[in-house]
Amino acid sequence: MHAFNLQAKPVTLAERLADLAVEALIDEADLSPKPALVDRRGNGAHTDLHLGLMHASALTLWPAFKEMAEAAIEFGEVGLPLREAIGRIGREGERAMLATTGGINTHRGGIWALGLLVTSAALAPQSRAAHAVAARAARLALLDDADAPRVLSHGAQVAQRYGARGAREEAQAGFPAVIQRALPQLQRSRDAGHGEQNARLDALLAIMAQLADTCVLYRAGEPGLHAMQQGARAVLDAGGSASLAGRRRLHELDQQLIALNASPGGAADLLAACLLLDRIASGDGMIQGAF
Ligand SMILES: CC(C)(COP(=O)(O)OP(=O)(O)OC[C@H]1O[C@@H](n2cnc3c(N)ncnc32)[C@H](O[C@H]2O[C@H](COP(=O)(O)OP(=O)(O)OP(=O)(O)O)[C@@H](O)[C@H]2O)[C@@H]1O)[C@@H](O)C(=O)NCCC(=O)NCCS
Ligand SMILES: Nc1ncnc2[nH]cnc12
Repeated sequence: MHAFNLQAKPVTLAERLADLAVEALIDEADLSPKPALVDRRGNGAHTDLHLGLMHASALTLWPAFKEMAEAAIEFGEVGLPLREAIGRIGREGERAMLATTGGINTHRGGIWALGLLVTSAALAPQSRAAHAVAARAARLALLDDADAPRVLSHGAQVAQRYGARGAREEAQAGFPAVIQRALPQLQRSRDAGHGEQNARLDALLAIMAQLADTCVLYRAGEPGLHAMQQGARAVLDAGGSASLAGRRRLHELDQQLIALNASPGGAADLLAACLLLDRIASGDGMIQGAF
């Protein structure tokens, strides 16, 4: 007779996907040196954010990601009931995030992008190629959540002013910044032997080179967006983060974006989405048999 059952409780698919989502957010936050963003060096263009807050925010979101994956398993298909369920869970996640951060928006875009991807991955765990997971997530994002409050968010204000397509449209299009730019760049830089941190920085730069980041537009207008896109392209053209010339350009970009108060928070969220899709596709650390 044993007094205690020492066998660990098996981790469920939903729990493991939530782990991967939180890990992706933390890996994004830790990655350094990121231009004008919070990282291990400092607060970038932010006065109200720091690395500890980004970590705390990411950890706070674990239950929301798990519940989204569980809802996917329960409903079993892309449809309005699942869309409305994850919308409700996403808004609860936002409230939890704001309670943790004292009202600072750390991960609104992250909840949206990674929430859709976690839900999509849980819907069809055997279909884990990045483009397949992103395409299912896009079908979910295209469904209108009638319960979503119509607020004049920063993204909505920027859409009115500049006609920019933001986080919603990026998801509805199947995350082209991730599928067509970040993941291929991540792979190219890995294949070139540039090291994992440099490969991740290059993936972020590939996103920044083309994204209409509504955070940058809101804070710094079109000159800020132009500086972000041109500067990121210049780093990649100079040889990327692993090269000396690329590092110089990266430093210049950091200084320039901080001076413009242009923080590419949307690009940072999409880097986290890229890291999550990369992990899901590789099956790295997934549950035996489920993935
Ligand atoms: C559909 C929603 C995404 C809402 O979208 P909308 O554009 O209306 O709302 P925003 O509040 O502006 O949030 C969008 C966030 O998405 C990130 N982002 C920006 N551009 C892009 C892009 N082109 N592609 C993808 N993602 C993008 C970005 O998030 C990061 O920036 C945040 C900081 O931004 P901001 O609030 O502007 O903060 P500051 O400038 O720092 O403010 P001040 O200090 O100056 O005051 C940071 O959080 C990063 O995450 C945008 O902020 C969706 O959110 C939604 O509908 N949610 C409801 C719940 C739901 O249905 N969830 C679904 C479950 S999965
Ligand atoms: N590292 C970061 N710095 C600032 N804003 C962000 N939003 C998401 N990640 C971020």
